[in-house]
Amino acid sequence: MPQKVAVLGTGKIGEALLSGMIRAGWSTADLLITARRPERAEALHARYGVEVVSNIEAAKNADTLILAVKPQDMTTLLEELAPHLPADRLVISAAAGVPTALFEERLPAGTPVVRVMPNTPVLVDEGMSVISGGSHATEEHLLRTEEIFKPVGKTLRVPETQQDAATALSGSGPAYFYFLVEAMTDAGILLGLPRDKAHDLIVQAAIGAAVMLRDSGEHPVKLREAVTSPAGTTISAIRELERHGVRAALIAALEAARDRSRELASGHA
Ligand SMILES: NC(=O)C1=CN([C@@H]2O[C@H](COP(=O)(O)OP(=O)(O)OC[C@H]3O[C@@H](n4cnc5c(N)ncnc54)[C@H](O)[C@@H]3O)[C@@H](O)[C@H]2O)C=CC1
Ligand SMILES: O=C(O)[C@@H]1CCC=N1
Repeated sequence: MPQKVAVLGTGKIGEALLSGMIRAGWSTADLLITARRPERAEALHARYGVEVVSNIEAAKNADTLILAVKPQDMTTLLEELAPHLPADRLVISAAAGVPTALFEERLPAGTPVVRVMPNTPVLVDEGMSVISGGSHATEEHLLRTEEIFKPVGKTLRVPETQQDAATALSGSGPAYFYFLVEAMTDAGILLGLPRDKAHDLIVQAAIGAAVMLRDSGEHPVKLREAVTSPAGTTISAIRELERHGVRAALIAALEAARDRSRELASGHA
């Protein structure tokens, strides 16, 4: 009997995961989704051909539930699910901040819970999903979780104490790169380039740099040194980045994201 997986809360990350599972070859007959708004449910059903059910039906009929609602909506969802959830269901949470202990407190005793922090590049099978098991999650539950997340990118197991940091670096990470691309495109415009050309140049520089970071095995400092010619253009730019405290700004930004993840722990913030 194949495992049925339900995605509860099909917003940005829930839909990204759903589409990834379908690309990876999951049969739509083995997938269920839930959505709060009927228009959204209809649109998703039309797009993916997956059955839309209530949260309670998902709890009863799926072997694995992926909870992808906002941390602030999680406690309400758990209250709805708890009376209907058989304790052998695997519950995977994609919510930032919310610890596995909160799920264990609110769901039937012994429910296996796995906390995952994915990121939106799962849409192009280049995601990173950071995985931690709760106190009832066995190796089999972690493997089942990896079976879902590996086809849409990489996975990494970490102790749950590292999840808030992983959320700051990896869950939110793509946003920082988009922000930098946007800022550098503006710079290109200031320097007189048309927006579309500036965009293309920066995106290709980002892709080239990312592939070199991944494939060359070189430390980022070495890669940067290779671009930085004596008395050249790059060092003039780097001096300005240092003068404006960009390194310190990034450290402070990620610290703020980590702190916000901790604040979301209660699911109420
Ligand atoms: N967007 C991202 O890049 C990432 C988001 N996450 C986590 O994923 C979760 C969702 O985030 P987004 O997709 O960005 O938010 P979103 O707002 O796009 O999606 C949340 C969805 O849950 C639905 N929802 C809320 N309560 C519900 C309920 N009781 N039953 C069924 N559906 C319900 C909402 O209608 C909405 O469609 C959050 O916990 C976030 O921390 C994790 C990693 C990355
Ligand atoms: O911004 C957020 O809270 C979510 C979690 C990580 C990425 N997006």
